[in-house]
Amino acid sequence: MSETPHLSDRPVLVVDFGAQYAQLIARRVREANVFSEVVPSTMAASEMLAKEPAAIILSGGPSSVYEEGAPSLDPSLLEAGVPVFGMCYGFQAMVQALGGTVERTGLGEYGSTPAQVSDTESTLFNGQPSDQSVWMSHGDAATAAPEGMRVTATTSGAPVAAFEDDERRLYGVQWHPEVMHSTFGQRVLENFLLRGAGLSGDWTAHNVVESLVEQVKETVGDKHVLCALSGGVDSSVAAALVQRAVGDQLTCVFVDHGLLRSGEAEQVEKEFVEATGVDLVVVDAKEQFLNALAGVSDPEEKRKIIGREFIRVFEQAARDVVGSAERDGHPVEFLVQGTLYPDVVESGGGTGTANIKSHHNVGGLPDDLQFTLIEPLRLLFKDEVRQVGLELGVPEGIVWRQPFPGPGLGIRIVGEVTAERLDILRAADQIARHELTAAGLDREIWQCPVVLLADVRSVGVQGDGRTYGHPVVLRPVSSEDAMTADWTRVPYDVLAKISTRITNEVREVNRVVLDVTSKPPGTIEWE
Ligand SMILES: Nc1ncnc2c1ncn2[C@@H]1O[C@H](COP(=O)(O)OP(=O)(O)OP(=O)(O)O)[C@@H](O)[C@H]1O
Ligand SMILES: O=c1[nH]c(=O)c2[nH+]cn([C@@H]3O[C@H](COP(=O)(O)O)[C@@H](O)[C@H]3O)c2[nH]1
Ligand SMILES: NC(=O)CC[C@H](N)C(=O)O
Ligand SMILES: [Mg+2]
Repeated sequence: MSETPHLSDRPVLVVDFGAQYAQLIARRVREANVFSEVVPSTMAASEMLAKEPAAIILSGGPSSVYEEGAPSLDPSLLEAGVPVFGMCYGFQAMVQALGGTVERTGLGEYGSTPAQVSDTESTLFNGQPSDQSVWMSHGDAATAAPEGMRVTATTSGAPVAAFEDDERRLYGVQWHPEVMHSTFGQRVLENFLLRGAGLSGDWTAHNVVESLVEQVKETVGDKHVLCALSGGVDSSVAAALVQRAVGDQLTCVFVDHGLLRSGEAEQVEKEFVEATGVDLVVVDAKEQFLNALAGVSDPEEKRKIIGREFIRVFEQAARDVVGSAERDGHPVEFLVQGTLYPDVVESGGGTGTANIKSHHNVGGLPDDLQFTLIEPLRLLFKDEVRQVGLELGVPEGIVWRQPFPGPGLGIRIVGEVTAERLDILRAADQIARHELTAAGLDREIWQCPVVLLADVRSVGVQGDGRTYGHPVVLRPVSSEDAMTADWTRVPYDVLAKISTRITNEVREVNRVVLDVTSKPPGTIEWE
């Protein structure tokens, strides 16, 4: 069982028609200080309306509205009095549902396209120039606007490129305002939210903290809570939030599973405990994890094992906490985790998305979980969590730390995880981290996994002799929220230094390679 927080009584729903990045639309809405959630287009209209949405946004999608089997728009969504904004496919679906015409015109537009706005005082375009550049990606177009709809923009391939109806509060654009390349995209979206839908834009880190603290208080009552604390951004912020809500009813548990980078356990104690005075238990579970992982090289299997062992450790910790004299026998019913929205989405827990990989704290959890999970950050993106952390006064050194995955080095060894391989990887990782920090690249780089290709060997020459060692991969990435990423262009001299040092100082490694894949198609971690 899990307590999913609610972050606003009346969310803006983004209806996902199979858009490449419906999440991106939700982010843009949140950037306008309005809470937003993504729902699949297959959700029943009645269920969507039951959420009492403050507004509805219809996303783009790969289908054509006139095709048989294309995802449909339930007309009741347009008649409920809720403000609606359609983009691309969502716009076309509105046109069709309201009695206009959508056709394949043979005049597709892809990429930056000039648009002419005919009314720069309209709800959507107020305060913008009449000539603007918009990002298009469509083969179909509206050739006749629905009756009663005012056409407020055109492009050469889309005679009806935007429409507005202030009375029914229905709006739409043929382009993608959520994409950065639409020069006034965010303004159009904000105009819809604030002017069209009349929302107040008061969803701020301050209000989020207040609301989450209240919810945690209410859920926990006078019970005792454990928090899985890794010292990373997410769990540190979650712990600080719960500490604010229930004070010393909180005990944090840090699991040393042997898959950590060098110096990690000490860092948690030094930084977080010092800053917050939180009660911390460090559990040495190195042997338990290594034994459980023996002989396993399949990535999903590793993730599931790690997720399961994590929970076993917490269960034992819960018994220890209850058993200890100062706890007056109150059972520990709750486990706090720093799960974020991307963890949920990628584990297939989002909106009908595929299971890419089971994040240990979501898809990797055992079925017989004894705790009620409290995941206050479950609907937030990383940058939002960082804002919440700053609001709570979490030290900046922790708030801006690079992410490190819960399963740790266990999913950075391609092949079986052994104590010896962990030592090799830890040594290589420490060098890479040291040099990247020394080069001042920590803020530019989102994170830089170092991956040991343990099942691959390559021939080298060192000291006039043949070596037969392993390659390690450097995977520096830049990202906004880990949902998409690009490989970071680390200066050659920094790469050269890392390579030289690793091959000189880590005997078993005789090759350093650079991963130059974006996400998608790659993911950030190799497993
Ligand atoms: N070594 C650990 N001990 C206890 N809990 C852990 C450990 N590693 C991960 N967790 C739990 O799993 C959750 C997810 O891990 P994840 O790495 O995504 O978050 P994080 O470590 O808190 O932050 P970051 O993403 O910045 O590393 C954490 O928030 C924490 O609750
Ligand atoms: O706590 C975690 N448990 C996991 O099981 C897990 N898998 C990936 N990651 C981190 O999530 C982000 C996205 O990673 P991927 O592109 O590899 O999916 C990156 O920041 C990864 O480091 C995890 N974090
Ligand atoms: N990006 C989109 O939403 C495309 C909509 C539709 N498939 C078209 O080609 O016009
Ligand atoms: Mg982490």
